[in-house]
Amino acid sequence: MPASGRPPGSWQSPPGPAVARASPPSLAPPARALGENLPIGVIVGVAVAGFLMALASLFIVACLSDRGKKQRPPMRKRGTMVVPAGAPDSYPPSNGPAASPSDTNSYEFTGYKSCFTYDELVGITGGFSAQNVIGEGGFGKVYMGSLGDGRRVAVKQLKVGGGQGEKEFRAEVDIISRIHHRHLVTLVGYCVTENHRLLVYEFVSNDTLEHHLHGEGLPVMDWPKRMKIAIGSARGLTYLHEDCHPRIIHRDIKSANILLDKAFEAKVADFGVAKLTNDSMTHVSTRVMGTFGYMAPEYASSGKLTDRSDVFSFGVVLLELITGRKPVDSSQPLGEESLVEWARPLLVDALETDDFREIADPSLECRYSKIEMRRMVEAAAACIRHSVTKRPRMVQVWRSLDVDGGSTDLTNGVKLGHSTAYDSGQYSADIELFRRMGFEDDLDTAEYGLSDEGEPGPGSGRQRQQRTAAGR
Ligand SMILES: Nc1ncnc2c1ncn2[C@@H]1O[C@H](COP(=O)(O)OP(=O)(O)OP(=O)(O)O)[C@@H](O)[C@H]1O
Repeated sequence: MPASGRPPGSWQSPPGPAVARASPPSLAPPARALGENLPIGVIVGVAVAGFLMALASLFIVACLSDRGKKQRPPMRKRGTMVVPAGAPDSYPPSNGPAASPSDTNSYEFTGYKSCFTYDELVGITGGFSAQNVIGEGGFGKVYMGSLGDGRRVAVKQLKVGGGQGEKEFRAEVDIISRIHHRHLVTLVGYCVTENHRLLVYEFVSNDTLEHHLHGEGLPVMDWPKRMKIAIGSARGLTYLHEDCHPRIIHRDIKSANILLDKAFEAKVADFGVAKLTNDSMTHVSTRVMGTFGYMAPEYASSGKLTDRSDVFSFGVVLLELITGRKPVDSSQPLGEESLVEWARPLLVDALETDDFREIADPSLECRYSKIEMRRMVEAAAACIRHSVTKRPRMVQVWRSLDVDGGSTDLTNGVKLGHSTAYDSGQYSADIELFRRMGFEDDLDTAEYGLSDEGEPGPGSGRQRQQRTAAGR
């Protein structure tokens, strides 16, 4: 039997006092159990006070966290974009041409259209401050702003009671909201209140074609850029005329309405005067709007509007690219103030002689592709015909300019290709149609396509030579 006097394997609780006695002696004073020698009332009081303090702490923490939540800007979900209401903190400095997101992908605003509150737009434009004004048009000022995620926008504040009424405003919103194309400025959102009407566009970072062509002290815009802009804006307009349902007539095509990104990619802007047209309608009679110097004669005189009015205006833009002149320039000698009237006979001469020196912008110093110059001159001559029916369609103009099937990307020199799925057979057929419908026919008129009705005439010098050579 063991010393404990129990059989082996049987459980026995450790003898407490025996263990304590076996411990080494401690130098610390012996611990006294909590409450030892304290009256029971004190113990209960302390416990209740502790409980109350814990409750109070919990309450304070809850209040603070709620306040923190309220101080953060409320997030409003818009489709897939979350836009903080008022984002002045993220507003970028207005003094630098930082790369715009729209430079890299003009589609990224797609799906983000939204109805903004006026306060939100106050927030993103720094309270519509003067330093954020980026331009001013006939209808009001344009401000730069920044959305919560840093993307820049152009906020166009329309004068209430100005030229554009609420009806036009809503029509513009309705039109633009349907449009998505790399060569058209995208509408991001809008705001309508009793006293305010605003449109929010993607910000296009490199100013307008007008600025680059006619601005003071700027480097000469080289020919490849001009060609690229002509092709891009023709493509954008073609989209409005041909691919939108119902079709859209812009009505105010001008170089100030062609915005450029950093890569000189053109984006047609300002659909404030655009109207929807039905396919069944041949024209939309409406009050005359547009810009002097660009307006088609029939539109200016009668308000008769067709897609060929845009074609005429686009012809004036092409003339600006070719000549570097403004559509109306009062500093020019008497009789030469109007670009169209000055250029008409020169276009004929240039095409007859294949010599473009008189018509080409002197600041280009003959640095252009003659083939491309010829294409642009032919297109301009056809676009500004008096006869509405003899003007080409925008799709024809675009294809005649982009005849190689793709514009040269100035940034890396690669061909971009047509952005729509026309096969090469269709493309050749269209070019042929273009020749038959437009330019070649007009070579048989006295004025190279500039006569009103296109009556048969003696024809151009080049055509006369060809006919003579062919024995006709
Ligand atoms: N989306 C945009 N991105 C960058 N700048 C813009 C944008 N929209 C307009 N701007 C700038 O604001 C200026 C004024 O634009 P707006 O469209 O109001 O007038 P406009 O087209 O020159 O004239 P109007 O509207 O009278 O025909 C433009 O010339 C351009 O410099």
